[in-house]
Amino acid sequence: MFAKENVDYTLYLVTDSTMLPEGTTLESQVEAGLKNGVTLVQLREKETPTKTFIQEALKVQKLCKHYGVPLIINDRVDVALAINADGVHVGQDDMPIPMVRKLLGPEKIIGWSVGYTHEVEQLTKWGPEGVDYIGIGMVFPTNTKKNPKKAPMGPVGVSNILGALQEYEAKWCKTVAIGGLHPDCIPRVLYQCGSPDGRRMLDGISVVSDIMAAPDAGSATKKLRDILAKKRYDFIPGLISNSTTFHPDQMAEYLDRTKTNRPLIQHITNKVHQNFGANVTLALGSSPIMSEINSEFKELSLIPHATLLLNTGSVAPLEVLIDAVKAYNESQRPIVFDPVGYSATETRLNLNNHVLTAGQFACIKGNSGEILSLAGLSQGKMKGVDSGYNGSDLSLLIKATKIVAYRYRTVSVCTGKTDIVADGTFAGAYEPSGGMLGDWSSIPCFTIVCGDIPIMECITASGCSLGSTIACLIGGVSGNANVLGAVLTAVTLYKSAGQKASSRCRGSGSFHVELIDALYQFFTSNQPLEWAASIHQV
Ligand SMILES: Nc1ncnc2c1ncn2[C@@H]1O[C@H](COP(=O)(O)OP(=O)(O)OP(=O)(O)O)[C@@H](O)[C@H]1O
Ligand SMILES: Cc1ncsc1CCO
Ligand SMILES: [Mg+2]
Repeated sequence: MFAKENVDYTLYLVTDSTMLPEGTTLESQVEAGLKNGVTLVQLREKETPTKTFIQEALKVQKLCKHYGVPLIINDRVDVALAINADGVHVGQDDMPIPMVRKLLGPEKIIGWSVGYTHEVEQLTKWGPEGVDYIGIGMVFPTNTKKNPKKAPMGPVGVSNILGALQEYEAKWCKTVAIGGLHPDCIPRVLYQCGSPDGRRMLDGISVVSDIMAAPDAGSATKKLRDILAKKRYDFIPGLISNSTTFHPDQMAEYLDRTKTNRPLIQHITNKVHQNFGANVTLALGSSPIMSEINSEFKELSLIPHATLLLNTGSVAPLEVLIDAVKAYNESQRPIVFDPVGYSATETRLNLNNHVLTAGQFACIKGNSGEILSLAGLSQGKMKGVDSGYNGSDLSLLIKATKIVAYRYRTVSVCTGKTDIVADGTFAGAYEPSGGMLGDWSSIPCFTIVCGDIPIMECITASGCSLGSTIACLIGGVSGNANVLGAVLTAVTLYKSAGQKASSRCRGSGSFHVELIDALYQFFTSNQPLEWAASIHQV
């Protein structure tokens, strides 16, 4: 009998014998997994008749015993009892947990599939005598479940569940994530999934096809173990650092780097912004390219200093956006995401959430309406792409900016009269099971101020072009510079240029031209200490 408290949830293999490659068997795949670091096995054979299921279970049980790993049976409490397995995993539509416990007794492991926070509330009512661990999912779309009842929840959905476990103080309950987890996304899932109080991350991950369908299940398992051993997701190597302060005299170096490195800025952006964004990019010594052709994304992302500005203002097809995110993540190059009109309509909300689920972003920038909705702090919908929020409650906006930075482990920017920048990356570091190095409220945060410049709201795509500016500065980063410094430099430059342009223009038409002039002049002369906008740590 396996002692419950000693179960290691790190790498949980769930079987499916419908996907075995030729020349392998259920047992040979499971054994290859066990030999190379699988820590828990679940026999999940939906199509197998009872008699065969029991025969297989006995064989797999023998293997599990040999390697000292517990065996869990999916759904079939009778089979688990018949072979004296270590536990049972049940779904929401299977036998109720109290009955399962009554049949199995207190020593056995009981797992439950959970997708919603109210299920966590239910679980805490049963207490430690009920569920021992939950499978949180599904995280991403998967072929393993033919007719999924739930939409993929993404890392934010998983984090909400982990948050509920903390809130209800379900300390005993362990967690694994399941659904569409593969080596390309597991590091990001481990990094992004955590409770808002920073104290709890996943105890493990669950895989099916990566081992069951692998021609070489042993090396596939080893690869997974290597990923799971890391405590850092270095998504843009060298560019995220744990510096928590910033000195304005560093800004000149950031401008110099962009000048020297002349980054390529791929724009996927709205039609209103395209020409403006390209000209701002050129004014800042960088090379713009507008592209929505999937087949060239990978090639573009591999050009040194390539950076992607992804703006959902008028929208390219979802597959195009997702392909771009995947290409830049794979090439470990930064993405600046501007979710224009995030919650203005159901369509935009779904589309932007889908993009957010698809990858890791170096920076997420929005106006106050967008950032408040992203943080879940807004009352009602945004009217259109304008913020619709007068920005009077600065502390609420700071809170929202920090929550967005923390939730997406990114550097977030909230624009308005006062701009706010927060860094929730923790330099890519996390502590499996344990948590992040702090909660959302403790992350570094700055405001950038330059008085009221109302005319900045009188031209279209001024926020979008701040996105281009941020991309130019992040794209230039090399050496010991980092994303936070680049973003602070970009926001301060842009605000200062806005102030200069507003003092020179005759109306919103010439303001537009003067803004590009001022960006060009400030970039070329490179004397940030003379700029009007100032940075304050809050
Ligand atoms: N009242 C203001 N005073 C000073 N700066 C402002 C003011 N309003 C906006 N800005 C600046 O204008 C830029 C755009 O901010 P805004 O919040 O209007 O973005 P946005 O609504 O996303 O823009 P758009 O959708 O038109 O691209 C930012 O750089 C911001 O700092
Ligand atoms: C006006 C407008 N509509 C969609 S995107 C955009 C540019 C400002 O965000
Ligand atoms: Mg605006």
